[in-house]
Amino acid sequence: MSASNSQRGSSFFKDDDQLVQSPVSSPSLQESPPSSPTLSQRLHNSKDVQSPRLPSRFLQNDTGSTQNASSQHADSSIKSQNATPPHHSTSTTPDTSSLHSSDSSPVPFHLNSPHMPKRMVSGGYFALPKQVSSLRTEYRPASVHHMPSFHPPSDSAPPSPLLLAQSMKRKGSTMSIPGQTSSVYSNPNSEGEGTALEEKLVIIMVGLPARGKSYIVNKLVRYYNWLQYNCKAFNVGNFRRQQASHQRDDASFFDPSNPETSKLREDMAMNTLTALLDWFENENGVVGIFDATNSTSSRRKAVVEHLKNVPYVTTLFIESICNDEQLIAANMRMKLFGPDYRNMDPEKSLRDFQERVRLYEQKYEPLGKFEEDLNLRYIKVINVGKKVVAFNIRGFLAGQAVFFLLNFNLSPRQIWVTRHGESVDNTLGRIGGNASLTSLGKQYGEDLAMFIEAKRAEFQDRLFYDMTRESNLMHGGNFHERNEYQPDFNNQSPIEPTTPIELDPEDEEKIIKPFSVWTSMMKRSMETAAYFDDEQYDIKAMRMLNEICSGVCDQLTYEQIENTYPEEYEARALDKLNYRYPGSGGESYLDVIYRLQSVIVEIERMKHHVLVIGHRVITRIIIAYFLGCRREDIAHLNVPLHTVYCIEPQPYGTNFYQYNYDPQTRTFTRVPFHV
Ligand SMILES: Nc1ncnc2c1ncn2[C@@H]1O[C@H](COP(=O)(O)OP(=O)(O)O)[C@@H](O)[C@H]1O
Ligand SMILES: O=P(O)(O)OC[C@H]1O[C@@](CO)(OP(=O)(O)O)[C@@H](O)[C@@H]1O
Repeated sequence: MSASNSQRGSSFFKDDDQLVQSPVSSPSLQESPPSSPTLSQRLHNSKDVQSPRLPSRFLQNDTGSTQNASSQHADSSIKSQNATPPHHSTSTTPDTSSLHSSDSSPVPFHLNSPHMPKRMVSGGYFALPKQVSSLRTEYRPASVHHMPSFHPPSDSAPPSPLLLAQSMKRKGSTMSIPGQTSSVYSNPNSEGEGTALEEKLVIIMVGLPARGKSYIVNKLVRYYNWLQYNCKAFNVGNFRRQQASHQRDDASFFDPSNPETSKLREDMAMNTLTALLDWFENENGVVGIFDATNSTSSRRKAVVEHLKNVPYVTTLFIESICNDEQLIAANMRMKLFGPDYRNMDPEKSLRDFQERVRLYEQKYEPLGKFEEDLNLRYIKVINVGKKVVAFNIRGFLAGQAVFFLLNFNLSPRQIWVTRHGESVDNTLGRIGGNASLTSLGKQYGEDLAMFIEAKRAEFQDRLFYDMTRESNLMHGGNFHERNEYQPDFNNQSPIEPTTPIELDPEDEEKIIKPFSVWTSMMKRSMETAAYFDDEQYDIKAMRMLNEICSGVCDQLTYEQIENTYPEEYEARALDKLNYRYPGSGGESYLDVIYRLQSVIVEIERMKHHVLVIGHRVITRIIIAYFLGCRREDIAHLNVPLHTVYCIEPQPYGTNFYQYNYDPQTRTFTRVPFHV
């Protein structure tokens, strides 16, 4: 990964929006040149500098209150919709003079600017969920004022963003992780008021159609939400299809030489971006992903223009590039099952989509000099991460995207998750501890090993079948062939291959895959794995997979906890996700989520199969990640003992299967997936 950092002074707006390089340095940038007025001088002379012109949604009305964002915002979007599009220079390199805003740092506002939005003055802009800590002495159950709030919990006026920007310069500002970090304030009052301003991230996708942009977006949305950052995708194609007259646009709609449809497409894109900003405003969004081709510098310039006045928003461009013709062809065929072509003639649809791509290719400008001159952050993902180029990546949230994009792949494989077999403590209803398995628990482990062996062979046959079909397709096979491989999911014995398999080494590696078995370092988990052949499986114990630590409640039953620590019992029932057990090592679900982050990323990185033999909390959190569960559901998923879950990542989503174990017949039966 190549990355380069360049420093640049931030900019200040004059009344006619002419930008001048201002001496003001934002927290992370170089000091201003000596000749320019310093920040304090500027503050002193603030009367002579016009405040930045803010989008109407941030402006106070005559009554001094901040107008309703949505109505204001609607006005501004109407204005922008009807406004003449920003002047696009005729030269190939767009005119960037109006763009040198410091997207990477907050646009400082004046203390006494008449345009200072009341909200910005009256309270912390983006309050983060307070760390709900139930230390021994007191526990404050998570309640509404602890939850992320866009508006301050108090009406008193905290320091304005400018002072905060100054203090961030002195103190600096680093990652804020829900449930893991909590900023320290000397003045206890300030905690409610000037809650540290947390960045909001707009991810802007770039790439030709069928380059996996939406696929990447869906994975990032799932990953950020699992980490408890409110993340949502805004797809321009979906926005287009919501308009009755654009549900099935053919390739001509995407012809860049057609000024009418080109303007329509630009308006649809900007309205989708406005919807993203509304979501920031009204639903306390933290990471908004703008999913479109954004395939020209002029479009990207318009996007940056649209965002440059929004406080505390940073941008990250993610471009997906693919020159693997076989993969592109496969992607295009996938599109035929999508909303634009569903139930239409495949051959005709394929030709139309190929024409659409050709039209985009005419004007496609990959990320590069234009973005680098503006110091914009970007990641180029080339051929599904075979090569990744990152430029000027800063900020915790952007770094999370890079980390994730370095570690995902498309290889078909299975991810199995189960709890350990029944333990002695399970029979006693005691939580935590480090008990061994009961005889039933051992029987489960033994039968689990045989079941997984059978499913491993079955998947291998399925892969071979699919590969054969794919190669037929690539070599003129009949696309209409629909007889998908229909495995017998309840088959207990490995299926003998029907014909001898002659594979070249590369194909063999894709089909005959290694298989990892991961356990925690607790006896009940490791004993369950004891029946797997370590010649055939890569068996590994991981402390990260240990069950949640219940601190002083360890080895108690829930009834004993309710009787001994009634407040704790009630507090946990109120908010299992944030609640942290008191006592040495006590954990919350959020603590375990962050403990499992490296495990999840490793599972995403792997191209082969894995079985995780965990615990109830571990199983819930891993399944919640792949299901994309809502925050409030994670800690309540129903994951009984002796149940195995199979997760199969797919090009357009994820397949889930559930198998229940019957100790009488010693078999596993597939049941409708339900957690
Ligand atoms: N980084 C990538 N490069 C190329 N293809 C990818 C990538 N990631 C996912 N895919 C494939 O792209 C297909 C989905 O394409 P999609 O996300 O709809 O493309 P786009 O949104 O760019 O039009 C899936 O079949 C998936 O396997
Ligand atoms: O979050 P809850 O629902 O309490 O479940 C966690 C509990 O589940 C248990 C059930 O006993 O896990 P485990 O799967 O290891 O048996 C306890 O060890 C653990 O404290």
